[in-house]
Parts: sequence; C-alpha cells; structure tokens
Amino acid sequence: MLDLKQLGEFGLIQLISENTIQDPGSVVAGIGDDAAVLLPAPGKLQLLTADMLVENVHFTLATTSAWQLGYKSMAVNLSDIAAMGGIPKHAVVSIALPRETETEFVVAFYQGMKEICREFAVNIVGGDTVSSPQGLIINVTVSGEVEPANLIRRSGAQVGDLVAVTGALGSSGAGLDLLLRGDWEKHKFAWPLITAHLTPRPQVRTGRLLAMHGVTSMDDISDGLASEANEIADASKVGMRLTAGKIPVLPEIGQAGELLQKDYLDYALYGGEDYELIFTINPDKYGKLAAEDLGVRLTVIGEVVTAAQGVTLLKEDGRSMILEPKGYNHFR
Ligand SMILES: Nc1ncnc2c1ncn2[C@@H]1O[C@H](COP(=O)(O)OP(=O)(O)O)[C@@H](O)[C@H]1O
Ligand SMILES: Cc1ncc(C[n+]2csc(CCOP(=O)(O)OP(=O)(O)O)c2C)c(N)n1
Ligand SMILES: [Mg+2]
Ligand SMILES: [Mg+2]
Ligand SMILES: [Mg+2]
Repeated sequence: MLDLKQLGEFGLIQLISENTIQDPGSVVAGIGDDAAVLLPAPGKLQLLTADMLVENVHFTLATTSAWQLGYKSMAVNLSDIAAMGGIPKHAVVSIALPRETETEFVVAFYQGMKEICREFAVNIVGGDTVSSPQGLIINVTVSGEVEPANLIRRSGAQVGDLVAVTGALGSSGAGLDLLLRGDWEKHKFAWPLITAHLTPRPQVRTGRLLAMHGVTSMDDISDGLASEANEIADASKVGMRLTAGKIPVLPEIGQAGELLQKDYLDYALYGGEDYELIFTINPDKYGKLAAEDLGVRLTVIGEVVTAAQGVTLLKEDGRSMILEPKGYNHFR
C-alpha cells in the first residue's frame, strides 16, 4: 500500500470514501463536495452530537488496534443518539494524523468504523483530514432523528419513578485496568471486560424500545453511574435513592477486582465508558416493560425521590452515603 506521503491528503480521502453510504435514500451528496447534502425526514426532530477521542486520554495505541479504535469512535457517538431515543443517520469524521501514521492503520480504522456503520445503517458523509504534530485525534459528529413523541431528555424524571439500567456496569473500567496492566491474556475472565472496553455496543435498539415504553428520562453511561445519575437528578430537579447491591455487574468483575485490588463497585460507579443506558420510568409502565421479552437485561437499581433528599447510595453494610458526581472528568 502507498504511504501517506505518496498518497497525499486527497489520495487518502479517496481510499476512505469507499463504502461509506449505507442508506442512500437520505443522501443527495456525501463525501466529495464542500458540504454533504442530506434529505431530512419530514415530521421528525433532528439530533446532533459530537464526541472526540484523543490519544493517551481516550485510548493508547499500546492496547487498541486501529479497527477497534474506529469501531469505538463511532460507537460512543451512536450511544449519545441512543440516549435520546433516536435513530442515528449520518456521521462526519475528522482525523488529525501524526505524519508517521501508516496508510494501513487508517484503512483498518475506517474498516472498524464502517463495520458499525453498516450494522446501524449510518452514512459517513464527510469529514476532515489534517496532520497532527503530536498524537492522534479523532472527532466524530453524528446526526440522528426521532419522532417528537419518542424524544427522551435528561430532565423528565418524576418523584416515584424507578431508576433502572441496561446491561452490566463497570466492565469497561475493569477492562481498561487489565489492558494497562499488560498480562490480561493469562486470565480468561479478562475477555468480556476487555471487549466491553475496546468495542462497546451502543444501545440504539434498546433506547428506541425504552422510549416507546414511556421512560421519563434517559442518559448513556460515559462517565460512570455516579456522574450520570447526578446529571439526570440535576436536570430533572429531583433526587435518587440507589442501592449498591442491585447494581448489575458481570461475574468476571469480581475476579478482576481481586487481581487489581480494587472494589468492583468502584468500577460500576466511577469507571465510565460502559455506554449502557440509565433511565427513569413510572413503576406501572416498568411492569409492562419487564413483562415483555425485549432481549436485553434491565435492572431496577433505585427510585426517584425529591431534590431535598439528594442522590444517595445505600451500601451493602446498610449505611447510606451521598453519591457524589465523581467519575471521569477531563480537568480534575
Ligand atoms: N466545546 C463545546 N462547545 C459546545 N458545547 C459543548 C462543548 N463541549 C460539550 N458541549 C455540550 O455540553 C453537553 C455535555 O457534554 P458531555 O458531557 O460531553 O455530554 P455526553 O456525556 O452526552 O457526551 C452536551 O450538550 C454537549 O453537546
Ligand atoms: C488510555 C486511557 N486512559 C483513560 C481512559 C478512561 N477514560 C478516558 S475518557 C473517559 C470518559 C468518557 O470520555 P468523555 O470524553 O468524557 O466522553 P463523553 O462523556 O463526552 O461522552 C474515560 C473513562 C481511557 N479510555 N484510556
Ligand atoms: Mg461528549
Ligand atoms: Mg458522549
Ligand atoms: Mg464525559
């Protein structure tokens, strides 16, 4: 394969632009003009979100492949659309590449990205390619659409609602620690945790189902349960009473915690990057939701209380603590 110097910026863009359109009906012009031209669906609201990934902040090339990095960069953005009850539609992908980057790396990165785009019928309709003096930087912007009735915001939680989550929490944080430790290949229990960290699955289908079943608020878990629970509580002007013993985790996380000498619950509360959904819902509606076989794990972890009661966690020793919005924070 030609190297980046021989290919140049435009040769590289041409390579990237193959197989980028999954849903041609909504694209008038994709990669190749000054701006993409899109056909909005009548009667739907548009969603627009961006998340950026920076080398040695969000990933290290010592522990991720180019393919996995491409997959995850798109996944974290689709997760934000899922958290609104929406369907992701189009993506704009910008990359700043160190000069020594191999063409093969960029191609594999886009293969990972195109794989998840195929799965969720998302079009890559543009982007920007520049050089970086230090480190790889990726920014993905994704648009989505949602019917007004299915839009779910962080601000709708009501006192008396249940608080629930999808999937299992803490896997990604434990997976990251195992990756950074280096000897994870020796430990069979590491696999599901590492997979959760490197290639998280955005809960788009579940987000849609939850929206249609009348959840009152929803958020995706990028910074950890403690942080996202507080985000919903603040936006909705309510409090929450969560129970530590109810927080769903994979069985493997106990073994990881022992090896890493860390309380597994800390991963679930503060680890982040699980990209599961936290939501609130009226108890009767939850009853109906739980009675249907949705093919996903849903777990009630607490209830919505008044703002004056704050956001608290009932621990396994029977004591209650204030659940501070600690979690991943870029500047702390
Ligand atoms: N540099 C920025 N300029 C404008 N808006 C921003 C910027 N950074 C974050 N935001 C907005 O602030 C809100 C919170 O951001 P963030 O915590 O990154 O959300 P999320 O966890 O959903 O990705 C979002 O509405 C996001 O669009
Ligand atoms: C090398 C490395 N160190 C640390 C982390 C942990 N980490 C980095 S960013 C982040 C939180 C999520 O990223 P953010 O940019 O805050 O996403 P957003 O909340 O905007 O969706 C976490 C837990 C990591 N993934 N890789
Ligand atoms: Mg963000
Ligand atoms: Mg996000
Ligand atoms: Mg964050």
